[in-house]
Amino acid sequence: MALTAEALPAELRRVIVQLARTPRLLVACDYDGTLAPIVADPTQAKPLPESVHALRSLAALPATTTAVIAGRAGRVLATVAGRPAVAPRGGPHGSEFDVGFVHGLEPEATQLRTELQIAVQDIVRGRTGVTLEAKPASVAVHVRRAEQEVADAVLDAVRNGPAQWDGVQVTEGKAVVELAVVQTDKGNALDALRHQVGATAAVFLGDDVTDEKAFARLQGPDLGIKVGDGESLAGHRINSTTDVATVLAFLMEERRTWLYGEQAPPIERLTMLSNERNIALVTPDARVTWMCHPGPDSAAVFADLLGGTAAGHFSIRPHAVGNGGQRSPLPLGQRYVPNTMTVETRWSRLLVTDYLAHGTDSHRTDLVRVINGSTTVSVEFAPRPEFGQVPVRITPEAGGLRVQGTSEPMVLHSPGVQWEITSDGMHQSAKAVIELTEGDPVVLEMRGGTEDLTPTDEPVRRAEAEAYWSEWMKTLSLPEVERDLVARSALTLRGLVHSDTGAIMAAATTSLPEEIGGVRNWDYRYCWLRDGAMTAQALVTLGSNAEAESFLDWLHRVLESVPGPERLHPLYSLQGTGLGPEAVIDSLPGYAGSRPVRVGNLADQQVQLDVFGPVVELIAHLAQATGIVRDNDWELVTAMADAVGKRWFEPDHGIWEERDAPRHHVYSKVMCWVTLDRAIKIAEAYGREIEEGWIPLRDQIAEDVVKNGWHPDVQAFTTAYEGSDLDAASLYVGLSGLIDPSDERFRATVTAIEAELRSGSTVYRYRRDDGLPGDEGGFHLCAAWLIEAYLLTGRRTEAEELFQQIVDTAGPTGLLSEEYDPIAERSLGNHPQAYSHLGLIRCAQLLSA
Ligand SMILES: O=P(O)(O)OC[C@H]1O[C@H](O[C@H]2O[C@H](CO)[C@@H](O)[C@H](O)[C@H]2O)[C@H](O)[C@@H](O)[C@@H]1O
Repeated sequence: MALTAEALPAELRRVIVQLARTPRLLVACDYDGTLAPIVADPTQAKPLPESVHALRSLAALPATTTAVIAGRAGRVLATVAGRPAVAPRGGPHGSEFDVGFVHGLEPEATQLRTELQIAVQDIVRGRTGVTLEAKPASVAVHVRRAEQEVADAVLDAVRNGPAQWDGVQVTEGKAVVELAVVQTDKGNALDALRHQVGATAAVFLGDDVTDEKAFARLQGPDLGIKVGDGESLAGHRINSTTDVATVLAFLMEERRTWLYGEQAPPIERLTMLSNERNIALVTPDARVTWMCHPGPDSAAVFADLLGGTAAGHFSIRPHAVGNGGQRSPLPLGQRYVPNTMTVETRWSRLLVTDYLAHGTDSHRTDLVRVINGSTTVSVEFAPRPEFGQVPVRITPEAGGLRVQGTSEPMVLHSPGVQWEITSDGMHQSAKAVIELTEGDPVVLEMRGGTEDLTPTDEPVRRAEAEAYWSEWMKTLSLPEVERDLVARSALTLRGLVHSDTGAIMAAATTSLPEEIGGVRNWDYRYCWLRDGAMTAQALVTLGSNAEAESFLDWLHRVLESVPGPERLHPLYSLQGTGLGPEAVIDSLPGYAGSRPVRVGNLADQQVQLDVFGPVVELIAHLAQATGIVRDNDWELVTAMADAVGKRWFEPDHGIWEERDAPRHHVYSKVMCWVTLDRAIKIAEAYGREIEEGWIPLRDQIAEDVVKNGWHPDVQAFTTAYEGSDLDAASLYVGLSGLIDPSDERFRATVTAIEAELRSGSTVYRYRRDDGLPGDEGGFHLCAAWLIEAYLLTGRRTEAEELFQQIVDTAGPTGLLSEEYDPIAERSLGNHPQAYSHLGLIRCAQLLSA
């Protein structure tokens, strides 16, 4: 049987598409007349195989529960619905869904059921065509095959006899009457199921009068579908069991697509726009797939990256005639305009230029899209503020569109464009088909945080935006090795700077997965003390100090909000405040089905005692670059040293923020040593006072690391004092200078880490069980550390080879995500990530020296 969704009413199709996107879906159906065509002998009713297949496929999807709620024995129905663990049994109109229910019948109910069966047997005895169906908590009398006269007589006898008994619940259906010994109906069953699985929406399909009790319980986003004629509370109607199969198959396809992602673009191919106040990501075919507002750590307006087009996007593409505009040619290529953050995507006869404007008021983001060419283009503007959780209305006005739905004003300046407004039931989108004329570009400006639809001079805005970046680039000293890629890395790091506050984001995204389909999906849109300091340091080494100064000023302000420096959290919001609780946005299915999508980061509550080291190391580099130590910065140095004195001996969660019990991490202790060592060196070089106790404490920590971190059996410095597992971060024993890189123990550690943690082009952080399910890729930053370790131990050829392998993993526009899977050969994790770019810069500098 060929099932085509086009056969269904358009409105029903629309509602099914909407329902398929609910976080936790319950799909429940009646059996006879819904899954199975009605036949004379109820024992011979067979469900349509297409419906069974669709139900089972639905049951196999995550966050999806199927159930058959019908007046049949549970064991029959369980085989239809799929996964027995979650598929409820049928039974007397749903009452058997609870495993163990029958055993749980009160003795009186069991007695009553036995008496019912005897009484009904007496009524039906000798009546041709009448069958009795005994079930665990009920007895049903079917008269479908009886002569009308016989049927009427039997039903009358039942109605006037046992149906009148105390404690008996009567449910009448088409040519069936059922007497149950428990108070239940399909509505109760549906409610109980919904509660049991925490469904955020349910669909129920049924044909009989008994199904009305289930339809009556539907509400909100739920969907009720009546099969066939007759009055009904259901909102939608279809004709036959064949239509049921079509509905189920369509729902299954829609849900699978939503759950697993619609052709998620490879992570490394995503390109970042930035104006140092906000960020957007563009796919290789010019779809704005990620953008938050008002800031980059706010809720998303476009979350297509984590939820498909329904989660919000802004697309421009060649118009494909006669194909519903669904398939348009792939672009010829995408690139950054050199030394800027302007992105160009090119097709034959079409060029789309994207950038975020500079010089706007704070809280305002202007995304500018310039369309040039001599072809016809399709544009779709589908903003979904607050991660799509508020309904959106779009109103055309002179000069553009107004987006309504949130307290944040938003407009699309689009003079001359004729828009068609469509709706998916909750949100509106604007679509346009535009005929382009060569030399007459169409400019679209999405402006967040303003109602201003007045025209601007686009070429001037673009020149300003590009000059902002290119002027800055002129101030840098770039290494010879991989000069262009380093330039792009520098721009990327600078693009992650939030210039209003001085904070630096660890990465532009949340929840790009460390494993496709996995749960290791974290929010990196915040400022980590460690990542921020390392990023600022990389920029100082390239000749740009302003980011470091602003970052340190930001940290100063943060410090004022804590009782003492030793109580600093590992990360803060860009504004320098504490993070709210980590939460899940369960309306988003995640990148390629990788759930959950998280916002916030529980790591902010961890103890990470390494964070003081990178801050003082940054101040040391800044001092070297500027020739002075600002008083404020010296205060930070003494605060960090003070913090180390108070806590260095404690176990912590370490650099990798493992959600596990604290340990005495070697890397954290090394960074405590770095804090004091660099503090002492800064004081010596710039005439500051070395506080009493710093030098002995530095030496004490070094001794402690060498004594407890070195594991003779493993012949390596291990992850932590406890255990013998390895960690790439322990390379810092030599990279930091705590022990001399020529020390045999460092060489041995490099060899051990290479053997255990390197896999082809990448280096894993560790291989131990960290208490979380699933896997992850290798870390670019760890590969960068191994390259540095190779160089320090005289292994230049290996260093060059591994460096080339990292370079090869960069996307076509030169961006790196956090991780790389060397088996699947794909990038993983948040993107672009500062760690990876700063690692690449460091290696290029070392290899150029
Ligand atoms: O083992 P995982 O699945 O990676 O989870 C552990 C933590 O990972 C995340 O931390 C990483 O990102 C930080 C920002 O770049 C970085 O400072 C840290 O070194 C990385 O390990 C995440 O932020 C945490 O919530 C997870 O607990």
